[in-house]
Amino acid sequence: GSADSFGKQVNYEIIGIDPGAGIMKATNKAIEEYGLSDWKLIEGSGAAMTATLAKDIKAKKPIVITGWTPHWMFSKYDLKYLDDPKKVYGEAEEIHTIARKGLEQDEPTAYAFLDRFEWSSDEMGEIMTAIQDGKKPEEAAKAWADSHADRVNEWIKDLKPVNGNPLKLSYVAWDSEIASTNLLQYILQEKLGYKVTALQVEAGPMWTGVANGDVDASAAAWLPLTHADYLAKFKDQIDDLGANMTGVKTGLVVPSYVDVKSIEDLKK
Ligand SMILES: C[SH](C)CC(=O)O
Repeated sequence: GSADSFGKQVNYEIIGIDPGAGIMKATNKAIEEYGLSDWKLIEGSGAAMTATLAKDIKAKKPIVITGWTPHWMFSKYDLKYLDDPKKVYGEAEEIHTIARKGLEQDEPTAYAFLDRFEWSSDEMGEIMTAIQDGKKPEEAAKAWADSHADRVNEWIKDLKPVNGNPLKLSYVAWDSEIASTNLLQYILQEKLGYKVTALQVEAGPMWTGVANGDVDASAAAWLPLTHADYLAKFKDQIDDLGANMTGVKTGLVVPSYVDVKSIEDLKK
């Protein structure tokens, strides 16, 4: 008989990540808007998703995941985004840095640095790849900062270091934000004199912590679309310091050996 449809081959499962991630809400919307009524979105984590991806690619098995750029998986594997003609995953997204109200007055040095911080997906990719190659995140961040002193100096030029002031960052365990948060922690500590605590939390608490002032800042806000709901809820309770990275993207991703081109093809 005819080969099983792609959906049947993957048991109609899209391998997702942590339930609070914006990409999960977008994927539930895609399931609805593209009429993928047979499909289920599997919740888990970034780490579980990449482990399943590795296993299935090793076995050359079909799989579809919630994916995003920048991510080390695109340099490790031959992957492609499924076309999204209904633009459910938006256009070009950005990763923003958000800060609690009052941080500018309380910690002008940290605020100015966080406001200036902006880098490229290639630069982030160097840290993500080093972590994938076995470096601890804090080691990979230190190595990157030490070998990119020019970039670090742009961000800290003329700023007055402090003497051990406490500072709290929050982030979600997405490989991209593990990289950026460890870099921010390294620079804030080693160059600007802060005592930094980096809290790894779910996406919701990442936003609520900054909004209620328990956390000073986060570099993990994906906007304008991915975290639109969180921003709508907290926009008057946070300072949006703008993009720390532009041209990022989320969507459904398959290994290139999967003969599917668009999200619409999942309906078959
Ligand atoms: C998975 S992306 C890093 C962020 C998000 O989906 O909330």
